[in-house]
Amino acid sequence: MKIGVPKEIKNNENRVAMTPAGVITLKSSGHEIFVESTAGEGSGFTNEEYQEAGATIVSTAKEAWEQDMVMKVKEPLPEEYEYFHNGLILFTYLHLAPEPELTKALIENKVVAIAYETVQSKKGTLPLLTPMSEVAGRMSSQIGAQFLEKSRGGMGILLSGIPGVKRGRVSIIGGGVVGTNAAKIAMGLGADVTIIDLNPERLRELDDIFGSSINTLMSNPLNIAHALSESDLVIGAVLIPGAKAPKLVTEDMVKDMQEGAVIVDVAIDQGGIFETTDRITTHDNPTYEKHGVLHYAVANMPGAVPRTSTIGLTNVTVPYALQLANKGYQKACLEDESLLKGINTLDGYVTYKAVAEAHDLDYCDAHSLLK
Ligand SMILES: NC(=O)C1=CN([C@@H]2O[C@H](COP(=O)(O)OP(=O)(O)OC[C@H]3O[C@@H](n4cnc5c(N)ncnc54)[C@H](O)[C@@H]3O)[C@@H](O)[C@H]2O)C=CC1
Ligand SMILES: CC(=O)C(=O)O
Repeated sequence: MKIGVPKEIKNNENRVAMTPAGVITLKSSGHEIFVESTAGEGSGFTNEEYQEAGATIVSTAKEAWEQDMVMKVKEPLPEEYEYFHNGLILFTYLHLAPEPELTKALIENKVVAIAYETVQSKKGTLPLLTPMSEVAGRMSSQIGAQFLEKSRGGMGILLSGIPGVKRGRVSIIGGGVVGTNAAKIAMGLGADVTIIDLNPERLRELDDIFGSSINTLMSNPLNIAHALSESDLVIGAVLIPGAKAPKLVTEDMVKDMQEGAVIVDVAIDQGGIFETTDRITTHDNPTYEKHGVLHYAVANMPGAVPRTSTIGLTNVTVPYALQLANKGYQKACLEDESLLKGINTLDGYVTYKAVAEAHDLDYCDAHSLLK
């Protein structure tokens, strides 16, 4: 199979969908890889390293997109839609629920769109989202701590406190991969941490992991409102796979927060869990202020630490890409249910229920289309 790897064009997106090591893996099974010139530069991989691994360097995005399968990191931006073609296999993060125009373009062009974030194991885990959630979760506490500094717009507190001065309070809504990793770093910084989740089993697991070093709370509007009113930093980390994020934090709850508190809405890639995170921000201009609270809503947080993120991401994506390339997407998806769950659009249909519901479009089961 011919596989294209375009350069990412989103603001400050320095990750790349394949490393030279990935090229060697795919090449050794007889596949051809076309990498857009300088695509790996932001992650520290040169054109020469890709060539030595056996890739062909192409000078334009168009040439990278002309292949049978395109591997990317972020969802295509409008200027990339012109490259879609009938039967193209697109393997990348897509986050279609908050993206009606992209969904429409994929359907109209009959793209086989396989979303990293909805590939789901039998146990319910999301193997291609996990490493980036680990990165974004860890970053969220780090970033929150920075923006609490007065010069960055925050209230001017140090999360750890000092002897004789109380610690900062961090509330994390959603105790999955992002939430757990955010908690690890916030605890390490010395903050007083509370994790709020809807799943009692998950709350028990978190209690087993962290013991009395954190507080756990059941997710309901009263608990969320109360926790927020006392928090210096609030991290949004809820996910309902494939679906638009639920707006769990109302504008009134935000109005009730302390002046200079900070919100980091990691779930912004699925639309965000705060009524006040009504826009996506970029690494260039990451925050805005609303009701006296600083909001951070960057949808590609791992793009800021591309070396770690690219290696972490491709460690998990390349084995799936190899299945797709070796067997063809039909056989690969029919033989591996987790990959089948990744198909969001196929043959002009939306094949992921939560995406169809988000856009009020007809849903068609991918399995029946493939048989
Ligand atoms: N902004 C960025 O750059 C990045 C964003 N993300 C996003 O972060 C979000 C979280 O991802 P993960 O932690 O991997 O998901 P996950 O599936 O591991 O965890 C989600 C958690 O939310 C909980 N939850 C569901 N409904 C809830 C409710 N009503 N109240 C409280 N908790 C609830 C679940 O029980 C689960 O524990 C996703 O939207 C993901 O796409 C991930 C990586 C990078
Ligand atoms: C998960 C995601 O959207 C990202 O890593 O950018």
